[in-house]
Amino acid sequence: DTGSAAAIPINEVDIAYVTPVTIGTPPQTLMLDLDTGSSDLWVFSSLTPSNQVRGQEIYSPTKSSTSKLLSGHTWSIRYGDGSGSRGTVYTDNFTIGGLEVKSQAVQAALEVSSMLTQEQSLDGLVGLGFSALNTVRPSSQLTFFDNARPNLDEEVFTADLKYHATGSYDFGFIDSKKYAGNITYTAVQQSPGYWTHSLSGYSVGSGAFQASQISGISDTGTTLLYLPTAIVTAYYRQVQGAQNSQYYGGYVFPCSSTLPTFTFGIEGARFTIPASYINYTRISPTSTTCYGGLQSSSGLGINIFGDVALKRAFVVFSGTNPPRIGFAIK
Ligand SMILES: O=C([C@@H]1CCCNC1)N1CCCCC1
Repeated sequence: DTGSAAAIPINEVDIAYVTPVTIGTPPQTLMLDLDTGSSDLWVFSSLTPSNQVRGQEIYSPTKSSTSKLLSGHTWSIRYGDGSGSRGTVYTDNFTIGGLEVKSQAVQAALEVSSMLTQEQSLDGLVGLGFSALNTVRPSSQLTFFDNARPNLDEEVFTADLKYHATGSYDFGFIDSKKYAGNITYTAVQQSPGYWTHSLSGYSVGSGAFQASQISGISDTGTTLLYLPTAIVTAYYRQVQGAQNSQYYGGYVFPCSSTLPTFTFGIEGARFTIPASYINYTRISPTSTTCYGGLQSSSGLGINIFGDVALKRAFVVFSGTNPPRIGFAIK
């Protein structure tokens, strides 16, 4: 089997991408954020208090003839940005891009945090991290990818996220029309459950490449690129008027500043992020101060290769044994 679905930016600065999925019988269509940095599949639902729902589509298990309550099971997740949700669990038929998993654990929200309520275009998440991270108790549940894997033509899914445009997620095959040249693979450390791997180094603008193993996670659900402070300060030293603002919680600079590119390595391959990706957003609609797409990871305890980096590549998440991740130019 295979599947292929759109990855649609939810706003004009690509803060997140959503993908249409169907749940239940007859199919209920929701727009979910496919997130390789977590492993819970949860949705706004008919059980979510109405004052916590603001424009989202909801999953109503009672309207699905194939839904089953997973009795006595609950879940609760807290994301690194402070948002979170909790609830109960059903199994139901679930499809992404024509690929169906019967009896997928669908975590119905009983409560969502205000940050998630405010994200009107996001109806929930599909965790595509390793199932070890799943928060359902007393028995943890499998991700969509783990459930689909035995039926896939190839044990992979790919992410083709785009800058200010709709990209795609494919399951079970590698579409050679979506990239150029070769795919460079590197080892994945699957414990504790993220797609953890290393960069082989970096360079700022036209500067020399600094070879250095930088461990972090490729997270389609994180907007920006978070790297060690030493790298980030070296980058913003090249930006007129840049400063690390306590007030804005990161590096800001005059929107008119000229930004250098940023290159990261995967083994011997090199991926250059355009300055436009790093000139992320104005701090408010009329401001002339802009917030950077490259920020320090020092407060996170982990480096995160988020969408600012991933959207520069065609990325293969390979569930082979051992797992590996591949990057190609596109
Ligand atoms: O909560 C997250 C992210 C948040 C954005 C969406 N992806 C998951 N984690 C990843 C980084 C380590 C801490 C947990």
